[in-house]
Amino acid sequence: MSGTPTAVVVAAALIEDGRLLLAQRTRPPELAGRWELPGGKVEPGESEDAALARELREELGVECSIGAALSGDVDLPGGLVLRTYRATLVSGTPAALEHSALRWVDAAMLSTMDLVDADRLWLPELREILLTSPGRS
Ligand SMILES: Nc1nc2c([nH]c(=O)n2[C@H]2C[C@H](O)[C@@H](COP(=O)(O)OP(=O)(O)OP(=O)(O)O)O2)c(=O)[nH]1
Repeated sequence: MSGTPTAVVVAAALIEDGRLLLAQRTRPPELAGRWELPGGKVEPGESEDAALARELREELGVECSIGAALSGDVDLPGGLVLRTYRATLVSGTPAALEHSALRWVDAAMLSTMDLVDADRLWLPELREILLTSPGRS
């Protein structure tokens, strides 16, 4: 007997010059206006790395290198599971192609942002990464 396979949503902790890129959602209504890590659903037959690189290309217009996963997964409604990977820019400048806005935040600013609930699991780890990343000179 096979159940419905769990679908994975991959999201990026994209860090550049000691700051993290957050994106403001436009949909669904209950999430519109709130900030998330860019990403999306893994398609059948696609690896998580490839899915995340594709989503970042589609949503931000950039090429990225995908690194290690952050600790832990978050169960989302509808049998989805959310997983976050570190990412770095290879080429391009992020643009809000599918979001209403983008914002680069440092550790202090991250704490003030209205993040979607699911992503709050990673706040301590993201703050730690930002505080130990090489900053802007
Ligand atoms: N991309 C992304 N989705 C998130 C985050 N946190 C969170 O709860 N979600 C939820 C919102 C959605 O219910 C689900 C999938 O997000 P999505 O709408 O970006 O995925 P997608 O582009 O592949 O979706 P779609 O075109 O099929 O609607 O994950 C996050 O940080 N990033």
